[in-house]
Amino acid sequence: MRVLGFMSGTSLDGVDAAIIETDGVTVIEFGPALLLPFTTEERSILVSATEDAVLRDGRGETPAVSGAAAQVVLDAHVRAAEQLRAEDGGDLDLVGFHGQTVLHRPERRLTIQLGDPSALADALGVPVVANLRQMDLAAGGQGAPIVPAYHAALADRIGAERPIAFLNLGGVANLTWLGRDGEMIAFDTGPANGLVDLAVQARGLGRYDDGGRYAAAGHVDAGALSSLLNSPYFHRAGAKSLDRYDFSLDAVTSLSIEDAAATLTAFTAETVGLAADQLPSAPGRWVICGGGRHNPTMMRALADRVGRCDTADALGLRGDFIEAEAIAFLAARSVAGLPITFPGTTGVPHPMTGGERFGISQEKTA
Ligand SMILES: Nc1ncnc2c1ncn2[C@@H]1O[C@H](COP(=O)(O)OP(=O)(O)OP(=O)(O)O)[C@@H](O)[C@H]1O
Ligand SMILES: CC(=O)N[C@H]1[C@@H]2OC[C@@H](O2)[C@@H](O)[C@@H]1O[C@H](C)C(=O)O
Repeated sequence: MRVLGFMSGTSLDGVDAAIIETDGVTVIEFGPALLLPFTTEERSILVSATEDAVLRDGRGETPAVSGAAAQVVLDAHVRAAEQLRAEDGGDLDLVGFHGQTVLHRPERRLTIQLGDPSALADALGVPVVANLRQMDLAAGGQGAPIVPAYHAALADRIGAERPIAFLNLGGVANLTWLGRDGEMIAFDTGPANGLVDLAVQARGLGRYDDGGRYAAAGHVDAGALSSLLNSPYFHRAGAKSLDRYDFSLDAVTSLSIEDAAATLTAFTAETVGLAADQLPSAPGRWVICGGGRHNPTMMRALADRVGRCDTADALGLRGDFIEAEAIAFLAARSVAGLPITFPGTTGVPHPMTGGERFGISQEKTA
């Protein structure tokens, strides 16, 4: 199947779109991929929708498939698909749609992603698989992370020696550990870039710490770091996942931007280190995916704490598109009835398939 996967991550930078050829077991071929950035106006609508969802905290209605923010998500995805198809021309069999996460509360079996999968299927004229986290949550799983099955397929594809770890550095960091005998352990380790981004944004200095420059020029504040680390989350074993706003900037508000960025970057590295300490055995290598791998200060701090780190790209993978490819892969697994989450990844009692299929409505096919 030729599948287009979409991911719009918690950093709110835009929509990642990637096409892969897959049967849901192996990646047969990588197709084209692109990032469609949100416009400034779109981003501010999504920031408000996120703030609103966090404030409501799941109480009362968050309009997930209707309303201005859901419309922004739909429009941006349609634009991304149009751009990709203009470059590509090939037919699509299926679309995997993640939606824009605005709230994640696994302890209440609640996760909210904005965007209307049915309208997307109609707009693209291709069936869509969405709601990939819902069945897992309903069965008592964390509903996240869901990329590990794809990390395992990538490890097979590149013939990587195990144990190996994949680390995604997005707004939040998530880790997949793959053992020699097919074991798979995964969880969110803590914030990746989310807090650094917020610190830079709060001071009107851009959207992120470009090149890790502020962090490189600052000093880690030991008191602030230890107060950030003072959460039972980091010491809890087993499946666990985070909302992007589970941690706050309170500990670093009085610091200069350089020291705040240095401290928050050290926080990311240290929490990945604490996660590494919980693994059954040390990975021979860490494969780093997501936007944080563009931050050399973060990459250095990580390597100092956990050992050898390679970017996904150094291994022939597309570090910026692994999540979008994963959503395509999971959509293919969903239609094949294959499991997408596992006891070791989200804590579900047994491997589970998931996702919901949205066809093209009658009027559109007539
Ligand atoms: N050149 C760069 N220098 C420093 N940081 C960068 C650079 N490029 C990207 N980043 C960081 O990567 C982030 C985006 O990463 P990514 O797109 O992987 O996140 P996401 O997919 O939105 O998040 P999540 O995986 O949590 O859903 C930016 O917000 C920024 O912090
Ligand atoms: C609820 C939600 O959207 N979580 C994201 C977020 O971003 C990174 C981390 O937190 C991860 O758990 C997840 O994304 C990827 C795609 C996942 O579920 O594997």
